[in-house]
Amino acid sequence: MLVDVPTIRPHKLAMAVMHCQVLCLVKITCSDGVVGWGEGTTIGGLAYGPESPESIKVNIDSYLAPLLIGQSADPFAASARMAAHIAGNNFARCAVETALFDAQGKRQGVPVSDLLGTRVRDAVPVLWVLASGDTAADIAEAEDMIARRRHNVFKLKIGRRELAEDVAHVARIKRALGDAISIRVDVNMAWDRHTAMRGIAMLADVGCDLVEQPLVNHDVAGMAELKAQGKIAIMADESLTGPVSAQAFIDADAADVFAVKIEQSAGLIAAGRVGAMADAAGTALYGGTMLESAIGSIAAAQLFCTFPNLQWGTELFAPLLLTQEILTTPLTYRDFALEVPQAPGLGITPDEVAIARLARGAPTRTITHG
Ligand SMILES: O=C(O)C[C@H]1C=CC(=O)O1
Ligand SMILES: [Mn+2]
Repeated sequence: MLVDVPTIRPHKLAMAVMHCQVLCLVKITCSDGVVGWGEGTTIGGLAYGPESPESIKVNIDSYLAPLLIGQSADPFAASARMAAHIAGNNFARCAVETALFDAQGKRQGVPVSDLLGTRVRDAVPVLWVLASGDTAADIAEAEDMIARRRHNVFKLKIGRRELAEDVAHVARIKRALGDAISIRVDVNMAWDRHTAMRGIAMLADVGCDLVEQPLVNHDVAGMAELKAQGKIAIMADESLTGPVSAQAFIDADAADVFAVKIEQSAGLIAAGRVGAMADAAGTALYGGTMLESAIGSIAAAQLFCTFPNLQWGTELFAPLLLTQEILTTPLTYRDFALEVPQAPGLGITPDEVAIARLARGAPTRTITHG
């Protein structure tokens, strides 16, 4: 089902201004009666990547559901079946795989983290993204977050404006918040190589800690050049679409940090492989988001709590950017971190009444297995 949820304020990224997030929520009822939930959500319709909320829904209804009905509900088996028969559509595959992991965890009485690996932490650090488009408003927002012990690390979205304007914005925020607060930026591919060389040098001078995806996703060599400069940590995001792209980045020594995203990787299993590859190669890890609601965010947290190293924390803040609660009990954010539930499956209970009220009214599909 497609669910429209307004954001608490406009969220301004290089490629889109969001006033609302469109969630594609998946509910799978297995033939043993166990129910699982998953989420396929993106940013700005087709502005971020090749899948839109509507394409995720239509491709699940038209292709993924028929492929899985009557088959094993084991998430590992279903994931392999989807990978073998469905080209691309990573976000849609992730949504379905997540729902099957939720169901499998409930069936076995264990949290999803136990199905993916070994849980090494019960909470993951969570930063906040400042993207109101107004420097003074961003500073006030950050100060409020710090005072409430919700977030003490901030990511700024830049790349919409002239370079000098963007750097001045970063500098003002860094100066206002002080040395103890880590400031990073996400350029969302908006720069060419020349602008990136200049921009990174300028950002280093104002105390910025990390630059995320400055260049277009396929420019592996360009990212390697920026990393080699060693001015600021370089993080890959849009470039990483699963293990094959991760290997290309490792081979080219093209990033200091990988933003692992469960949807971009085509699911929890593939995202776990990206994490393991990075770790083995000495690349640092960060838990990324597509601004999913509580369902997709907690699925990602169930994976990230199994990463032995999570040097740059996570950005699983998006449930707090949405105006509507879709769980019966909200997620717990405290002491700059998100708690990862211990209850079976994802460890959450979707509020089906609230979801039905927000949904566009599309019918849900029932998937059974033999
Ligand atoms: O990382 C992205 O590009 C997408 C996303 C993550 C945080 C946010 O505000 O947007
Ligand atoms: Mn990013």
